[in-house]
Amino acid sequence: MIDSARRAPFALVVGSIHHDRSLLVSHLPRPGETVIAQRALDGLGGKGANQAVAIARMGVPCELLGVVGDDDSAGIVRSALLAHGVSVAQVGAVAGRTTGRATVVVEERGENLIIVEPGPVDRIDQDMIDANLRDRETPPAVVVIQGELPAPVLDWTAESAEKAGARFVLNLAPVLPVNPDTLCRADPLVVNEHEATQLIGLLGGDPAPIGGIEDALPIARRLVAAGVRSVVITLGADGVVLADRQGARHEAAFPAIVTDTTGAGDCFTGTLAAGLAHGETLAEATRRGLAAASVAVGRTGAASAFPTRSQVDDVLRREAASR
Ligand SMILES: Nc1ncnc2c1ncn2[C@@H]1O[C@H](COP(=O)(O)OP(=O)(O)OP(=O)(O)O)[C@@H](O)[C@H]1O
Repeated sequence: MIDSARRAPFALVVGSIHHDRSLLVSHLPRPGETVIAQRALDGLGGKGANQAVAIARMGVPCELLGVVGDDDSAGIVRSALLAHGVSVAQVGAVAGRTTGRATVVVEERGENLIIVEPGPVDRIDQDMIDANLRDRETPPAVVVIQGELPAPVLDWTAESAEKAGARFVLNLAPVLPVNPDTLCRADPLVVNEHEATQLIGLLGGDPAPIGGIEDALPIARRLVAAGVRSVVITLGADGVVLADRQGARHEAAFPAIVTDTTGAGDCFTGTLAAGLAHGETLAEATRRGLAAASVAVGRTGAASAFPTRSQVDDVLRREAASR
């Protein structure tokens, strides 16, 4: 097991960077239906960018490795990342390409629908990953990646992170057909209930939809039995199920008055990764992630809604006092 507590708490996120367009609607459109937006907002997005912001908010120095185009959006997302305290030294600009974009449709009850135009992520190559991990004097304590990049990038990153001695956090969202070794290197693998179901299907199991905590527990155990070091399945308002070789258990969500759940998963994963970089156990880092996500869902927006370390500490203190 890698001792991330002895390393400088520095995190590297390899991930997507988008210029998002969020549209607030009364209800999500059905196929063929036109819905008029009540409000439109432009801002930073992409699972990589969001998780990097969540980490930086926890006071953990964070570098983002990713690509943007050479359009106006590139400057906008770089400035937004810098404003959130994320290092963009490893963000490459690809000439003649547009920056990734996501159209996020959010309905009043908090459900959302997202369509991603990925941008030049096909230009991330193995040399970029190796230069940032294997050839580096001080490797990061934690490396985080998500499924918005091509599957080979996830495989190179997992292998390179292991060689560098960094803890590898894999948020397989969306699910991609990665190398089985990549899944086994994840510590933890973080997926939501839809992704967990899909993953079980990819591994040859019965992809029956998860209907809550009781369904998620055996699936998490099954992923650990398949060789994944640890697994966290997020269950929205039901919190998470977490599993490792010691067993599987449920952790409830912190109470929240929901305004907008966009980015809740990114807030959870980034905050969890920051906790691990600080040397917390998976259980401690998971509780920190749950506390952070409960704050984020009570606010509008994604990265801009993520709480700071002291706000999360307050939620954890209040919860401990109420027990
Ligand atoms: N209604 C809620 N109340 C409290 N916490 C919530 C609520 N909804 C989500 N969360 C928190 O956010 C975490 C992630 O939510 P969820 O499982 O919906 O992730 P996700 O599907 O990846 O979300 P998204 O794609 O919207 O970012 C949950 O594990 C929980 O901690």
